Amino acid sequence: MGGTAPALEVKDLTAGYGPVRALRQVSLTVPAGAVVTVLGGNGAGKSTLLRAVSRTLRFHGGSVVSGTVSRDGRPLDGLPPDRVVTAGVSQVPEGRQVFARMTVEDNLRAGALGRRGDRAAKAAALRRVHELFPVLADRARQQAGLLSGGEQQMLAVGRALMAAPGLLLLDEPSLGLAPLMAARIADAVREINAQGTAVLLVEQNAALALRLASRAYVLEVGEVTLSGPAAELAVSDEVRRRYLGVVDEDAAADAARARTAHPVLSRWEESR
Ligand SMILES: Nc1ncnc2c1ncn2[C@@H]1O[C@H](COP(=O)(O)OP(=O)(O)OP(=O)(O)O)[C@@H](O)[C@H]1O
Repeated sequence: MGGTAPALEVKDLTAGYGPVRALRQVSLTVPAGAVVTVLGGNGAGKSTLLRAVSRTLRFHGGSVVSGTVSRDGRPLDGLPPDRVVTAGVSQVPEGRQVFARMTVEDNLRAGALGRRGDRAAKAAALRRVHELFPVLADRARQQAGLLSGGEQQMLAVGRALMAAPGLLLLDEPSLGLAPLMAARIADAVREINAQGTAVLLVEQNAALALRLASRAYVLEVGEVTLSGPAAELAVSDEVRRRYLGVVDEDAAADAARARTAHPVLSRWEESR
């Protein structure tokens, strides 16, 4: 048959924190060059999944119990986190976690630490990040902690890109962002993918994630309960009801009251 090995293949992964099993027998595939999303509510195991892939679970007191993770057909199991980065996998952690007291520039440099390759390759990566997020060039010497939430998310993504990954792991990039900023981050993810990087996107914002991804998985209490082409999941009743917030009449009435109470906000939303 031949063909290209998947960017990521997770098979029967069970992982947790001490006695807590946060993931049970999870299997998923990110085909080469694809954007795949994992949807799920709070505590479903989304962050645990990304930590298991990036091999950073033990920094959170957790461990993989069984199962395998491979990238481009090669196992990542047992590797230290820096070797996972060398294997082409970079993670943007939940909550961004930029180095607040360091400058924007130094945060980006930190993303290239441990990366093999010459200065020219690193300079090219920095140019690519600046093209994607011009604000990071404008604010190069500013402390990262002074950036807005959306700009910090850009910095977190930019820092991960400095390692020139073949696979980007994104943990809830839209969390806490205004809709306009979330849309800008989504555009950047599209562009990153168009330039050849596969993406595993973990999101609670199902509407945004299903627009970006070609394939989606739903994780509930540590297990995959639904998976398929993103377009199919987007029209599935269960996903619409549970994750796309298809409103019932009470919720619609609440929303209408909120719009009356906050006319400026709703005008801003409508003008987008
Ligand atoms: N460091 C930790 N120590 C112990 N238990 C943890 C730890 N991190 C997560 N858990 C537990 O593991 C389960 C899965 O959590 P996880 O953070 O992976 O979910 P999530 O889908 O990313 O949720 P959220 O969207 O709220 O971040 C939850 O029951 C959670 O309480």
